[in-house]
Amino acid sequence: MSILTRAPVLKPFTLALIQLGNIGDNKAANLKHAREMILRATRDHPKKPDLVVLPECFNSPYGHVHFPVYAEKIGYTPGQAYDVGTSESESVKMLSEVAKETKTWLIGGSIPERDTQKETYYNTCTVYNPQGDLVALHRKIHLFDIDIPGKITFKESESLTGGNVINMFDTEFARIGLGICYDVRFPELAMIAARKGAQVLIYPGAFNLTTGPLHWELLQRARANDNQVFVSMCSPARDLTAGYHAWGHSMVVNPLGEVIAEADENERIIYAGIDANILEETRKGIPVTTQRRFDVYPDVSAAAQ
Ligand SMILES: O=C(O)CCC(=O)C(=O)O
Repeated sequence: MSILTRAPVLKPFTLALIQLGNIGDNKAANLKHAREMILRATRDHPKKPDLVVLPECFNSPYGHVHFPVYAEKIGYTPGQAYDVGTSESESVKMLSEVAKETKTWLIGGSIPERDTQKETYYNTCTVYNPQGDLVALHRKIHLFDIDIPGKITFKESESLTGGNVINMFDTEFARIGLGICYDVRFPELAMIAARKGAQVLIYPGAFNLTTGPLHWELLQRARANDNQVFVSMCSPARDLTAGYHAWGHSMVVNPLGEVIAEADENERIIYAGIDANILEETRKGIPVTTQRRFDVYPDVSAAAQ
């Protein structure tokens, strides 16, 4: 867990999701396009967003064969200062610079990360404050290994290792819990982050044309309703010429479980006003957060200590 202090009070803020298109095999072009879209997201809205989010795997094609090829060494240690200036990661440098330039919090989707000491690879999300500091890093915990015959077989564990830390970070407007894509299927992760004070859970993701229509919205609404928090997933745009066909439909769900913003499948920037009152009213009206019977399920309680 990366923070232990009392959560900041949730304040209203504007969230922008960039459903990035044109993610091809040229990493420099992917980074350039992502940067342009971040600039656009922060300029093209009457209310400048406070937090901008990119999708999963925004700098490389999605697939286990691509991860080692595109992986970058980041070398971040939680709780220790990180010097972006000497970083070996070109993606970290770009994200840091654009966060600073736009003076905006930025969740940099995810990129393949190489750990040179262990020779392992991770699917990694990095987070920047408006000064451009790298302030949090989440390695996808649950790897996307599925096999639905005739539909989709995917095995991230062929090249990736799963992370083993639940990560959150604090801004001046919220405590934000992090996950990546398949992580959303595991209610334990969301529950623990929410019980640790996260009011907003954000998952860069890239569901597909089989599980997207089935579960993309359902899972976000379920996690939001279970925990009475805001939940958001940011996808790449759908590209039927790519090896992996993303579902799109980047989305924001409120603590009542209502979808308050949704993209279609094309490249889009969507915005949502995060209304702090809704969280309070939901928890007051349906007070499950204070009605839990941890005396009956003490193991669950212990997990979130
Ligand atoms: O859970 C799913 O159906 C899709 C997950 C996924 O695409 C991922 O983890 O990258």
